[in-house]
Amino acid sequence: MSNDIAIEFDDVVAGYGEFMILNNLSLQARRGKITLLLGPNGAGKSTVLKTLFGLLKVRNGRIRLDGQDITGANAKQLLTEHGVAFVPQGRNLFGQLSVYENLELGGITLGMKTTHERIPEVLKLFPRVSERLHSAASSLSGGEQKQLEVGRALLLRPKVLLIDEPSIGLSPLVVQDVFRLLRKLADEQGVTVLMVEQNVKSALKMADEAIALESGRQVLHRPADELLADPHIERLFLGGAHTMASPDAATV
Ligand SMILES: Nc1ncnc2c1ncn2[C@@H]1O[C@H](COP(=O)(O)OP(=O)(O)OP(=O)(O)O)[C@@H](O)[C@H]1O
Repeated sequence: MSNDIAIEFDDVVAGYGEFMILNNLSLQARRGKITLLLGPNGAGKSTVLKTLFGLLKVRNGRIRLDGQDITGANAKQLLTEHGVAFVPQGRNLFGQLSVYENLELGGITLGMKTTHERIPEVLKLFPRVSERLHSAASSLSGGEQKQLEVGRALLLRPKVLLIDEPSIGLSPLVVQDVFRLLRKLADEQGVTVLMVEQNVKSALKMADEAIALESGRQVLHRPADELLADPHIERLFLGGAHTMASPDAATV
């Protein structure tokens, strides 16, 4: 394995109950880069993130982080011992609690002293959120809430950030803010980002690499800019992934 690989799935089988969704999936994501997981609905993209974060049992195969076998580790171990943070789909804040209290909860495994020391450093990334520290989290805009979720995850100074469809429900401009933040984390802090995103075209513009899945297997792994520039793949691929924009398009 080349030593710039942060995440490696080797022949992984995982699923829900009797139903296996990842079917001997092998993939690799590079350290400090943003890798997009693409593919049609139900291909298993979110399942990859959940399996990596220890939320689903690995039935076969191995998962490695920086070459270390982490197969079977649970979410708490991944978070606290291996530096993996997961921002799931949808809204995951405590809406009635303040912005600051939500951040405090993000640092619960660190202890209050360390959490309070780190909160200002995370807030530097989000000037607008910082002005609303004592407002209820639910009063932030959708984009600000997503930024706060990412900020909460960053308190643990993760080396790997798993993020599932951060753009859902956000306007295109706000999506750009969230994407810019991820780019900054990768470029300035060397965070490895593995992201599921339906907003394929704008995500490809800011990502480094793209992996496409179909029926729980990798069917493509290419640099994001190459994929964006390839008219043939664009027609097939973006058509399939943009279900909202072109409901009758073929899948990948
Ligand atoms: N909790 C669950 N229990 C049973 N089956 C599930 C569960 N979550 C997902 N699945 C099934 O697993 C398959 C893969 O789901 P997954 O969410 O990984 O797909 P995806 O590629 O992320 O799709 P989408 O783009 O629609 O979010 C789907 O057929 C889905 O119905």
